[in-house]
Amino acid sequence: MVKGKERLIVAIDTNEFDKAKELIDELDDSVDIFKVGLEQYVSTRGKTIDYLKEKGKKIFLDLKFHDIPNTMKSAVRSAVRDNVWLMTIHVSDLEGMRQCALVAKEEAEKLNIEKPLIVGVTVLTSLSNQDLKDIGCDMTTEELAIKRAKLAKESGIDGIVCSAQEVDKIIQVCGDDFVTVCPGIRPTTSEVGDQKRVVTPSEAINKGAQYLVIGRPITQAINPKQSAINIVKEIESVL
Ligand SMILES: O=c1ccn([C@@H]2O[C@H](COP(=O)(O)O)[C@@H](O)[C@H]2O)c(=O)[nH]1
Repeated sequence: MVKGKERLIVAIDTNEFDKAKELIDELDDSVDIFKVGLEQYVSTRGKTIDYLKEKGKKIFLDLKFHDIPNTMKSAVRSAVRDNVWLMTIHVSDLEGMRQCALVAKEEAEKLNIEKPLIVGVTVLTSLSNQDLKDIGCDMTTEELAIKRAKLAKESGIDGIVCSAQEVDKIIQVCGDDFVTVCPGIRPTTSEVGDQKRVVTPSEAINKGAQYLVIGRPITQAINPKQSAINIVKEIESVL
């Protein structure tokens, strides 16, 4: 049986290595997958990745690569060498994403390691319909997320990052073997903060989300370990 723990990814968003280490140690028994994002990676120059490897944790490198195809491809190649489990790029042009998918496969084969999963960010969960209008896009967040998910699938990458609000529609068009990673998850008792398209852990699982990315509701809780345990229980209540 799939455990709730296998569906939870904790985002350790802090700019201090010692704080990250403290959180990883505190959550050791309750969490198997940790996300290292821009804040943590830039401020510690990737030191957390080495610590997570020492601890035998699965690593989600969330640097959301977005550049010309050649640069994206080279960045993906380096991330494969870091032997991470999952990484993000932005959903961009088809050619750029195709090259990322290909180089990841080639590099993993060359190193004889498991190929990391590559997922494309469709529409950030902090964006609303109005935000899209403001930047000149006349689609709703849901329409754009679905369009970008289809493009990501066509390119050969493994899946997407989206809000759980639209994950069921994306699964309908891309199939349930396409990896879905959903941030913007908020238990009913947590503050929403800068997220705009939020869903509770149990609703997200009910809508078909495969992995839930949760940061502040755990890392800024008075008792992070208890918060992680409660979330895993909530996930398991609907599995
Ligand atoms: O669309 C996206 C893509 C990535 N994120 C990242 O997920 C976590 C969410 O943290 P919370 O504290 O639970 O809001 C954070 O690291 C983001 O960079 C996202 O939120 N939305």
